[in-house]
Amino acid sequence: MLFHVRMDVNLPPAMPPEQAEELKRTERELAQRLQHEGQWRHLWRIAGQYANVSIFDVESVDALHTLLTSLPLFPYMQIQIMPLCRHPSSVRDSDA
Ligand SMILES: O=C(O)CC1=CCC(=O)O1
Repeated sequence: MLFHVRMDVNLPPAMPPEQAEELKRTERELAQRLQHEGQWRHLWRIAGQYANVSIFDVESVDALHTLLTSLPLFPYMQIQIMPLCRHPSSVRDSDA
């Protein structure tokens, strides 16, 4: 199942910089592992914002929930999810 996910990150201004850097480092490691594994298909920065749009390819809504809640930055993100299905006019298959 494909999902379009928008994540807006809001770290508390009072968070110590070392804690913020550690969260970002562990988030990056996990995000890159999930991209290599194929579950995190796209990861794009929204220009000018501390936010991203991503495409996830996971087994189920429960799997997406488990993945998103495992992200180190999860407690500091607003997340919007759009489930995707094939458009009848699309010339691509869902693996493209
Ligand atoms: O910087 C972000 O948008 C949050 C994030 C998601 C994956 C990652 O490495 O950082």
